[in-house]
Amino acid sequence: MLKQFFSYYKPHKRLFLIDFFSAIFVALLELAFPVAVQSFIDRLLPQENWGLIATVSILLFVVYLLSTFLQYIVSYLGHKLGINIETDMREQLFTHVQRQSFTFFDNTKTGHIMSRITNDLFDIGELAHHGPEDAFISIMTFTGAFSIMFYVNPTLALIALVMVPFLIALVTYCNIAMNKAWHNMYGRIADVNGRVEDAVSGVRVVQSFTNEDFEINRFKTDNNLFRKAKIGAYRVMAATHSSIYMMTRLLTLLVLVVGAWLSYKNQLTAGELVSFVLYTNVLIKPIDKVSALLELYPKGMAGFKRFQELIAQEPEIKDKEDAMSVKKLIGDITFDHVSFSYDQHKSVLNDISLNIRPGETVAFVGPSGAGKTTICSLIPRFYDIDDGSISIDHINIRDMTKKSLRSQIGIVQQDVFLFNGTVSENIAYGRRNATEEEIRVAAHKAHLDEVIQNLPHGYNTQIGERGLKLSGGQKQRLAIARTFLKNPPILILDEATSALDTETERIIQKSLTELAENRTTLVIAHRLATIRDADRIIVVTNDGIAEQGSYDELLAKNGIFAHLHNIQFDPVTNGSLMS
Ligand SMILES: Nc1ncnc2c1ncn2[C@@H]1O[C@H](COP(=O)(O)OP(=O)(O)OP(=O)(O)O)[C@@H](O)[C@H]1O
Repeated sequence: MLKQFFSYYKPHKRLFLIDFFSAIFVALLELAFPVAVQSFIDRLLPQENWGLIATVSILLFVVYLLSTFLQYIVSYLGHKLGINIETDMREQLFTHVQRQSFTFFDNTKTGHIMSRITNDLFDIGELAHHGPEDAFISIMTFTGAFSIMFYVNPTLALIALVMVPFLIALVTYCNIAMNKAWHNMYGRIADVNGRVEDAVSGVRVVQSFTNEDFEINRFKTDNNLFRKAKIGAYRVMAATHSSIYMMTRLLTLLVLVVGAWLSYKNQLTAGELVSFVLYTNVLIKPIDKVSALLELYPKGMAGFKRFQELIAQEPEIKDKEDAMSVKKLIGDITFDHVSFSYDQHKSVLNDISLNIRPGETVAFVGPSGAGKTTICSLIPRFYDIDDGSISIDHINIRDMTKKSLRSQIGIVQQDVFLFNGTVSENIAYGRRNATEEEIRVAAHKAHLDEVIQNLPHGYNTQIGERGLKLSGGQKQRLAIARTFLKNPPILILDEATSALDTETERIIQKSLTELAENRTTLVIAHRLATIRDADRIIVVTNDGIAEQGSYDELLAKNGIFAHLHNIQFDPVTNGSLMS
């Protein structure tokens, strides 16, 4: 895993090397400083050569300036490296997620994907920046400082060394406690986030049930739990910092007392004593850094592992190596003994065979959950079938590239998804290189042009998050305009279940009829009145295709369709839907 982790440094090798060597240089200067002080006190001061003392002081100042500059480089370039790697990974992950099949999204929570793309990658970026650099520099300064101390006075060095395991034990213990406390806090903030997301996106439901107080109370509870968790984490943090501070001061004091004794015994010069005290401070830094790394490493690596697991998840539906890019299909669709289940356990379609001729309009009706939507989802290959084959114009859809297949199919769903942006941008989603004129023509065909003209900024009106500023009927027409622009030979219409006012419904129905002209059209129908003119109606039940024929033929048959018809047009149950 480490090898894969380091492969992300490759594109930023130069940045890494400049940062890394600058950090080494800073560490070397830090190691040299106590030695310089020692020489200053022991050799320079007794000479009382003030000219030389001034020159050395200026030299030290220059060295300080250099060190400050290098520290800036390390901090800036180090963070730049971290965010560059984080950005690369985020882009890779987003691209990967965009290419996943529907099954992936059926089984993965949006919140989890969001958390992978944001939080996890933030931790990984931090580790990428601090990991190798801090580990290397810490080992280098620690061993460097000890070697010099040992060289100067082995006894005092050994006494200082005795304290180090206690310091490491303390730091490690504190880190475990901190990790636990932060983990708890992260869990609580995730709850708060989830609560906000639910309450904000569901605000219409909340307010229509006048459940604002209920939501506020639930939020208060979660917010309070978060407050407690964070206070707990801060308590652990304060205890950690103060106990580490106490231990390090204890180390300094010990060195000072023993050093003073050795100095009294003439085994240590004044300069050496001062440099020893300074070195104890140099020693503390790597211990601090390593302890921070001990916290960062498991977090970053856990994030990287989750990142890799996601990246390793191959899209279920992939193009064959020799898949062909189909150009203009005419829309002759054949299902040949097709069987399908979403999860291998429960079969949804069993041995379905059917042919839809080019230009034909076929409506699917039947009870809820029978598989009407499923049949239509298989044509653009949103899911792969378990058995049989589906072909268009006698070419198996598995032999086509997904991109070329889907470019031939237009889908108008009942739940229209619009993006935050202008009306024009949303229509152009159907064909992103469309000209303004083409967008206007498409809107006109969808009977939407007049509505748009009356919006405050016409085609440049922002429609708000998910098109909230448009009515249900307007959204439907925008989706139709998009599909006009795409101009596909095959059309799938998932008819809206929600009743629109008669006038709007008439306009939408008219647009849809015009859209369906000269295209093979599949309609997932919920209301029989809208499919009166369909060329063929297919009745789907849990046992498969039960009946098919024209509206009148099916009525005359007096079977399931006639039964559904009677329910819908019965004056008592009038208006009730089949699904
Ligand atoms: N993404 C999915 N994952 C698992 N099961 C699913 C999924 N989508 C649908 N199903 C199941 O497959 C069956 C057929 O569903 P489908 O949506 O095709 O029915 P439908 O006839 O279109 O129903 P409706 O008229 O209510 O929209 C149902 O039992 C449903 O629960």
